[in-house]
Amino acid sequence: MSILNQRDAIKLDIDLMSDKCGFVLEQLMELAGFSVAQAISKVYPKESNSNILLCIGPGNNGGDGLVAARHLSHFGYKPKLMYPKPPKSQVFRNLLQQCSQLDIPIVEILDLEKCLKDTNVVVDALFGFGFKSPVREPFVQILDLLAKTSIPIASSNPSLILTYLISTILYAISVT
Ligand SMILES: NC(=O)C1=CN([C@@H]2O[C@H](COP(=O)(O)OP(=O)(O)OC[C@H]3O[C@@H](n4cnc5c(N)ncnc54)[C@H](O)[C@@H]3O)[C@@H](O)[C@H]2O)[C@@H](O)CC1
Repeated sequence: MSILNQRDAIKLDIDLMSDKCGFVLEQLMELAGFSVAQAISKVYPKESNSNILLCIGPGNNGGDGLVAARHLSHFGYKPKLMYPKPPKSQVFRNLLQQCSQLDIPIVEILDLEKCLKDTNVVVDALFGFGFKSPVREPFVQILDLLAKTSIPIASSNPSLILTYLISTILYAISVT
């Protein structure tokens, strides 16, 4: 398996959506979110892991998470959404509307800690390749809570690894 770095991931998306390849954003987002939902259903069967919390970020990675929530709901899971900073794009609004039609509940940040107690799997859809360190609020408190939990965290772009790795390296540099 090969892992793309931030620059190569951005280039791949630009290439896919170029006139030469002809893909569109919604199509790629649907594939990303569907893949996340499929992977979760394979690794965490719904019979013992039905409560899934999806943490949705303000960019297109958040859109991937909304797509995943819709498919998880169709697969028979009980997804919940936490999106503290909804973007105003029409794509995002459409995806939220689809989730709302499926009665997927919304969790406020204040209730995150409580919600985690009944959660089997968290989907981290906070940031993708648009992330720029350092993390800003309200995401600092969310990532802090997620970092402390032992609940499995699934992601197509793991914000926790990304942000904490960068923060740790910066800290290590600052004290040497
Ligand atoms: N062509 C595309 O753009 C596609 C993107 N996809 C997904 O979308 C991701 C990239 O989307 P975006 O470019 O919207 O980037 P992100 O999803 O990483 O989100 C960027 C947003 O996060 C905010 N942000 C960045 N750093 C922050 C920080 N440190 N603290 C708080 N807020 C911060 C920015 O203000 C911006 O609103 C990809 O990694 C992939 O997961 C897929 O949906 C497929 C197509």
